[in-house]
Amino acid sequence: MSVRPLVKETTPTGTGSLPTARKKVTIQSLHKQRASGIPITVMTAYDFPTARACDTHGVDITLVGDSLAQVCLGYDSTTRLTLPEMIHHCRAVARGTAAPFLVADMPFGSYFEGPKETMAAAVRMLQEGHVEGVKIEGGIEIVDSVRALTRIGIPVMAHVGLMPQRHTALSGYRVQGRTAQGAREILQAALALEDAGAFSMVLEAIPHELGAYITSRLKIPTIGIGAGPGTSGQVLVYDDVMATWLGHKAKFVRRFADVKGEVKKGITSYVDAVKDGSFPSVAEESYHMDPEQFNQFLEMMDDQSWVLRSSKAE
Ligand SMILES: Nc1nc(=O)c2c([nH]1)NC[C@@H]1CN(c3ccc(C(=O)N[C@@H](CCC(=O)O)C(=O)O)cc3)CN21
Ligand SMILES: CC(C)C(=O)C(=O)O
Ligand SMILES: [Mg+2]
Repeated sequence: MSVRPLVKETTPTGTGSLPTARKKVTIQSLHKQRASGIPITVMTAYDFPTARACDTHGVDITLVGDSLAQVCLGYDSTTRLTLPEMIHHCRAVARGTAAPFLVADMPFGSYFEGPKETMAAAVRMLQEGHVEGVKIEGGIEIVDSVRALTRIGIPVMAHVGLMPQRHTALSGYRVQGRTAQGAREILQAALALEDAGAFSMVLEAIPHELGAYITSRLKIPTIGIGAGPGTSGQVLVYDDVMATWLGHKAKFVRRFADVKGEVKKGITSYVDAVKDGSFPSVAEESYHMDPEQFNQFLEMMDDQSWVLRSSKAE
């Protein structure tokens, strides 16, 4: 009897040799998923092992978020992250991604000079970063750039509501769309971005009523982060999910695991074991030399003190 081998999917991310038991997630499958009411799961990844974990454990869209600036590189804001830095991380994530759809944030400053600059930066993210689509924060003001990208076949995930790249102008990370006027502006931006060809849209930090309403008005899947349960899917930052990010915990964050606790256990146990001499053990964790060879070696060395000490210890 022959065992069915793992499916080897050929992906547009250039990672076609990774084994995966899952079907490749596509824009079409995401739209079908929205239509059938199965929530879309999105998680950030900044490196190869995390990309593998997302792929293995059922994430639909892996996002190389510019949150990597803060949670992975130690910058104080996503606005510090450059395009080359983002591309470097995209390449690592792409090497570990087979089934999930792979999207990355366009870094602050890489898409402000209009459609031409935006296209050049997005092309680099696809060609050098090996991602499948780009995510861009912005409303009506970036519609022309989004249209330019989607017209040449670059999938765009829009991002409205709280736009972290604008935290200084917004005087902090504030919930958006709480007033009737604010809600209307976000809805209008969402409709315009869908019209410009966005395949999906992140709704960040808006009242859950508005999250559900915008979702009902759009045909494309919405992905919420702090937008309530009425969106087509959810996204969270990996380090928030795992409790490895110990900065401010936003209201929308739920910690699903305690990796920080595991890391503490691992590092302190290792340090203690080295200090008290219990690691490494000779029997299990060391290599052995044939005693005859070792004696010959000591003779070669003609080092009487070592021979004596060595034979005494036996
Ligand atoms: N670890 C982490 N998680 C994220 O979700 C995340 C990042 N980093 N870095 C980039 C942006 C920044 N984001 C943030 C950061 C803070 C809040 C926050 O604290 N919001 C307030 C809202 C206060 C209000 O207006 O009422 C909160 O308390 O939830 C929200 C989004 C989302 N992104
Ligand atoms: C949280 C998601 C939406 C994001 O933009 C990021 O991680 O940068
Ligand atoms: Mg981001």
